[in-house]
Amino acid sequence: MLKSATATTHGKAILIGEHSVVYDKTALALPIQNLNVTVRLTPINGNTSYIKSANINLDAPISTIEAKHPGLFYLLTHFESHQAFEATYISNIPTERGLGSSAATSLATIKALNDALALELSFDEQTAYANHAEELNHGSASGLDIATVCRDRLVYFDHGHCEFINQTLGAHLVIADSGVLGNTKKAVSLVKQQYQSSIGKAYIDDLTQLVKQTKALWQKQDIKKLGIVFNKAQTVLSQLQVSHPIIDQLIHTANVHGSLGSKLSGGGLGGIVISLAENGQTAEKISQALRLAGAKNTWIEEI
Ligand SMILES: C[C@@](O)(CCO)CC(=O)[O-]
Repeated sequence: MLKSATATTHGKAILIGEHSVVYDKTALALPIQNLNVTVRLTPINGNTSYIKSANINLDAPISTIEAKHPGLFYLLTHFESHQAFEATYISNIPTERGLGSSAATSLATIKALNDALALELSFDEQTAYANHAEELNHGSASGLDIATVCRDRLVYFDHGHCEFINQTLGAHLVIADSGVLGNTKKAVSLVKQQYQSSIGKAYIDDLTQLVKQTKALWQKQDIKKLGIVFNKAQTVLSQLQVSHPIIDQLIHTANVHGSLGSKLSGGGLGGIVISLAENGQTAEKISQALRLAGAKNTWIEEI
């Protein structure tokens, strides 16, 4: 029988390695603790289970959500509950922006199911279920998003293994929501097509090198060179055609207002921009300039 259970998981921002991680399997990603999703599972009378989420305007029987939310449908119907239930989601992670909303939702769901149904799944089993849900959502998923939303430190993801980087960089990261929906599934498939050609492969190799450089520069706390690496990564992501004119505009704005370097983060085609700032004051200046330039929201993280 199902008992009431609640679980919360936070969002993430990829520092570098989006797309190349699908092939090369290395990337760096940052958990964002202030952005999170909570799921509450409650037993209800009757035979029909429901899902409710105010921020995506969803209030429907779970049996009807497969086409739009294949990962959630899979998780919420995979285990025999012998009891109708309501799954209620509360989230402040904007969806389809590369901030890990889908990964956090998948992971919170399996964590809550694990409690509600006393499944006794290990941590690895829970992340495997969440990764499968992500594959259903996005086509092919590297596992990076799930690996980051269940951690509380900077993650260096290397072929499914996570190395944690405790050291801080001593800088600030401005995260700006472009207001344009990203589309990870489409972006991943666009890059996959290009990866068939030698030029596409060369772009992925370039990104892989930039991931390596980022890790080394972070450890040396060389924020100036790291900014240059961010800009280089953005150039490659643009060549791979996963940027967007509004993202390009926000990056330009951040860079002329004192950012050391900026790039898109996540699948792209919309979503968020991340921008490196030397100190909190510059971060505030960049954040204000980005809002004036049309960013829907901004967050500042000390890194
Ligand atoms: C674009 C991508 O690299 C990141 C999406 O947040 C896809 C993935 O890692 O599965």
